[in-house]
Order: sequence, then C-alpha cells, then structure tokens
Amino acid sequence: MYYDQDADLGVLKGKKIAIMGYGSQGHAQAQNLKDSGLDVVVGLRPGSKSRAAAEAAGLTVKTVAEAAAAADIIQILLPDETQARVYREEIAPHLTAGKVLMFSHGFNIHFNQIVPPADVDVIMVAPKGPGHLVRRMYVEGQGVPALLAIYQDASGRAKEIGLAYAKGIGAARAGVIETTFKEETETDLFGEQAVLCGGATALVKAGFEILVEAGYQPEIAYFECLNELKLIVDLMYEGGIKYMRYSISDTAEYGDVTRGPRIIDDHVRATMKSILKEIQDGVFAREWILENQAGRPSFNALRKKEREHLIEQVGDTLREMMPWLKK
Ligand SMILES: NC(=O)C1=CN([C@@H]2O[C@H](COP(=O)(O)OP(=O)(O)OC[C@H]3O[C@@H](n4cnc5c(N)ncnc54)[C@H](OP(=O)(O)O)[C@@H]3O)[C@@H](O)[C@H]2O)C=CC1
Ligand SMILES: CC[C@](O)(C(C)=O)C(=O)O
Ligand SMILES: [Mg+2]
Ligand SMILES: [Mg+2]
Repeated sequence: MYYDQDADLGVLKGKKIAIMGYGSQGHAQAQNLKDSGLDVVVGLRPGSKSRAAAEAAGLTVKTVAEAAAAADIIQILLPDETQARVYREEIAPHLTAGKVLMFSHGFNIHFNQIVPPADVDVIMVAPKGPGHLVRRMYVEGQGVPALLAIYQDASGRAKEIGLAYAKGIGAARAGVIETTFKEETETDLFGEQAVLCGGATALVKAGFEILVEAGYQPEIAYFECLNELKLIVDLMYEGGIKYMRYSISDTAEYGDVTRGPRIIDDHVRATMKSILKEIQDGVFAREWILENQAGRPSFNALRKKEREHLIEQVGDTLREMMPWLKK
C-alpha cells in the first residue's frame, strides 16, 4: 500500500496533463490535479455539453486532438465504449515517443481494443469510487483509494509517475494498491455487476417489490429497503461489518446471520461464479462492444424500464422532503 509520503508530485511539475472527458471521473481528476498545483488541459469534442462546466472551474479546454498534441501525459476519461474510436482517430496520431498514456479502467487495454505503441508508458490509476466522491472527498481533505497498474514502462519511471498522479487526485491520502490491468478490469467488472451496482439494486428492488406486493405502504418499503441501506453501509464503511452489527439490535443481528445466508445461497453463489467467468473469458466484453455497435437497443430499453420502476417514483417524492440531498 502506498500513501502520500511514498509519492513525489515534483515528478509531474513542468508536465502538461490532458484529461480527455469531463464527466464523472474527468471533472474530479482534472480539478483535483489543478488544485494540487499541476498543469491540466481538458480535451473535449466540438460542441461538448461539458465545456461550460470545465471552463467555469477555470480549466483550459481544447479539442481531444489538440490536447493530445499539447500534453506529456494523456489520461483517457471518456466512456469505455467510445475510447477505442477516439484513441484511434484523435489521440494516436499525437502519441509520440516518451509520452504517457493513462486510464482509470483497464477495459480497452485488457480486451485489446486499444494497442498503444511500445515507446510510451501505459499506466492506470483507477479510483475505487464514483467520480463525484473523488472530487467531494478531495475538497474535504480526504481521498478515495485507487489501484495503480503499469502496462508498459518505456521510460523506466512509470511507477513514480503513476504514484505522483495518484497523489495529485488525492487517492494516496487513502491508499494506493499495485495491481495489473487484468486484475483491475476483471475485479472492477465483477464488483459492479455482482455486488455494488447489479447485486445491490436487484436486492433493493426485490425487497421493495415483495413488501409492496404483500400490501405494505410503498413509502415504508422505500425507507426500509433503500434509504436505510446507506445508513447501514456507512457503518460498515466506518468500522467493518462488526461495527454495523454492534450498532443494530441483537434481534437484527440474529436475523442477519441466520437469514442472510439463505438469501445469498449456493444458487446465487453459482450465478456469481458464472458472471465472473463471462468477464474472464471476454463474453461480457464482446456483448457490450456489440451492443454499442448496434446502437444500444437492449440497453436503452432496459434503462427506460428501470427508470419507470415504482421505487423511483416513490423515492423522488420522498426525497423532495429531504432538502439536504438537493446539493
Ligand atoms: N464513473 C466512475 O466513477 C468511474 C469510472 N471509471 C472509468 O473512468 C472512465 C471514464 O468514465 P466516466 O467518468 O464514467 O465517463 P462519463 O460517461 O462520465 O464521461 C463523459 C465525458 O466524456 C465525454 N465524451 C463522451 N463521448 C465522447 C466522445 N466521443 N468524444 C469526446 N468526448 C466524449 C463527455 O462529453 P460531452 O459533454 O461532450 O458528452 C463527458 O465529458 C472509464 O474508463 C470508466 O470505466 C473508473 C472508476 C469509476
Ligand atoms: C462501481 C461502478 C464503477 O466501477 C465505479 C464507480 O467504480 C464504474 O465503472 O463506474
Ligand atoms: Mg469501479
Ligand atoms: Mg467500473
């Protein structure tokens, strides 16, 4: 594990860092690096919706190609499914020997959608948290931990550069672990599909639906299955599962340890294993690449259906009464 004292921001002084994209990770990493005293330029497409926000934060905005040409270090924070095309058309022509190519997720390198030249460093600094928290925690003097991986070390200094970058975005305040592009890609995809996003939302929705179908008020089902989940997870985040169990009643703890394993049973574990295998053997990557090439027909339909779920309508109404959420 590496922390601030193991990294030297001086390694990045005098270097221009291009952040391609100003979305969830882009806005956070660009602003954190700038506030760490580094020289940042943002690369966006012409007519980009993100331009105003980047300029309002005092950042210089150029096209992706111009930013790639001007930069020593190029961090690609575009949606994964757009990276290969943008790389090929706008970044690769300016990726001259000695430059550094960076990612925050290994998808395109690991699944061979981007094949960089041998004379550049290829580094990943992958925050283990959503971009908006990467920014919020930096501003509050904290940090979101990150993974560091070196795919190519043409300069012999890739690790120093990656650690300095991690310090610049605030990640080294919380801890940086070294990994490989393969390990980051596979664990990140598994985590978001089986636990953090797919698993958690399916569990919340199933619990909500069961209570509502049984005749309980949807508002109570929302508080019980979604709103309170944050409060429970906050306790696990602060002190582990044991601290959460210390805070809940003994009745809840007994229900937790006896009923939890019946929910996540051998059938669920077998499904988790098959989801991991689809990630490892490239089945998921192929499916996602083809879905994008086809114009996202399934994804768009599923997105619409999910957004129309009763839990979203109930939540919108209840959150109106929680003004602290509006900021
Ligand atoms: N979201 C997260 O918290 C995390 C993301 N990651 C990784 O970080 C990377 C970025 O993800 P994320 O921040 O979610 O991305 P976003 O979807 O938030 O990126 C949106 C940004 O990319 C720009 N953009 C989209 N398409 C293009 C294009 N064709 N050409 C130029 N700019 C474009 C958008 O500009 P416009 O306004 O013009 O549409 C916008 O500025 C990914 O590799 C992801 O896996 C890693 C850890 C966590
Ligand atoms: C959990 C989703 C994530 O992997 C992330 C925020 O870390 C992502 O790809 O957005
Ligand atoms: Mg992730
Ligand atoms: Mg991810």
